[in-house]
Amino acid sequence: MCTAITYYTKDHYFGRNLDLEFSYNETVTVTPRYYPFHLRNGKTLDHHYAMIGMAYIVDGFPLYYDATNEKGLSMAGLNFPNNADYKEEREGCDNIAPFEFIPWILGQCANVNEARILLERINLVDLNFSEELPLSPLHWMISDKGNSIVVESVKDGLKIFENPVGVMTNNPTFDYQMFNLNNYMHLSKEPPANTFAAKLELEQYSRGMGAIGLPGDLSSVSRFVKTAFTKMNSVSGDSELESISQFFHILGSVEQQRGCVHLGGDKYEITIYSSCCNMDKGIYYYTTYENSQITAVDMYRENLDGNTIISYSLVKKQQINYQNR
Ligand SMILES: C[C@H](CCC(=O)NCCS(=O)(=O)O)[C@H]1CC[C@H]2[C@@H]3[C@H](O)C[C@@H]4C[C@H](O)CC[C@]4(C)[C@H]3C[C@H](O)[C@]12C
Repeated sequence: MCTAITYYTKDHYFGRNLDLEFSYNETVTVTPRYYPFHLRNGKTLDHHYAMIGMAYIVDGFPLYYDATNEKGLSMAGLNFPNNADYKEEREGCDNIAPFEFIPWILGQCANVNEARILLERINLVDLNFSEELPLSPLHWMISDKGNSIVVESVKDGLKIFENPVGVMTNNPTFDYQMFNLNNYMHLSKEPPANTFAAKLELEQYSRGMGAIGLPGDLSSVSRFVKTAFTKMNSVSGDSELESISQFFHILGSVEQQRGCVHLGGDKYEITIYSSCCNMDKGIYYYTTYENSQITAVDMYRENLDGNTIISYSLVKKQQINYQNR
């Protein structure tokens, strides 16, 4: 399971929880403007926007999970099993493999409108990166500093949905997730009034009763509702520290603790990492399951006019700030 969100204060933020039972040795990866992305369709993107994000680098190619480019356009891939359907190559289209989709869009587009133009010509093809890696069944959220869309390649074609809540999780399809919010329109951050029955005296005995019925389990439908409620009602100051702190609190509302989602044997799904990228400043903040201290990589501290990938191993060990030694 995974959850992606946007959050806007003075600056704009994009990030996600990556929930899985294992890790591929992903690193915070900066791809500078002149790194040549050799695509499977024979083309090369040799001059493109620089980007920063989380990627697994294989044979020198950054396999991005989520990233933000120097214009702030951001994108994340989330699991979409049994629904994602990739196609055969088609003439007259941009045939792009799923693992190339993030660089293809972020390399060339400055905002969601420009991404929509590229999406008109795209055909997501049924192509593995290698025999050793699975063909991931994904869907994607693409966000800029004002708008978000969701892209789903399914049996009957490529679907693009407006995403007015700026939240995405996993199955089922995005239109269902949005419709399902109708079931929760009675929830409130305010204390409830008694509308149960006029002749019955009922009492507000606890804070938070306005949101009784907000799902708390870890299924993707429940995480969508929980995150949408938390994010849409979120209040924070607009400084960098207040904004990123609030961002991690929103993601924390749906994080996965080891033990609660059993996958058989001794396997449990956990939140491997949570990320928050400042879309204006190109700073990628993250925490990992073991290390709750926020670590950051600043894209603008690197030479963005280079042609080699820069990568930072995740700081995974817990950092404790002792106050008396
Ligand atoms: C599984 C990850 C998404 C996490 C998620 O949504 N889990 C939910 C599970 S469930 O639905 O609720 O069951 C996805 C996100 C990005 C994916 C990775 C990226 O797409 C990059 C490469 C792409 C290669 O084709 C496969 C390995 C891979 C390294 C992918 C492995 C895996 O599919 C990742 C890590």
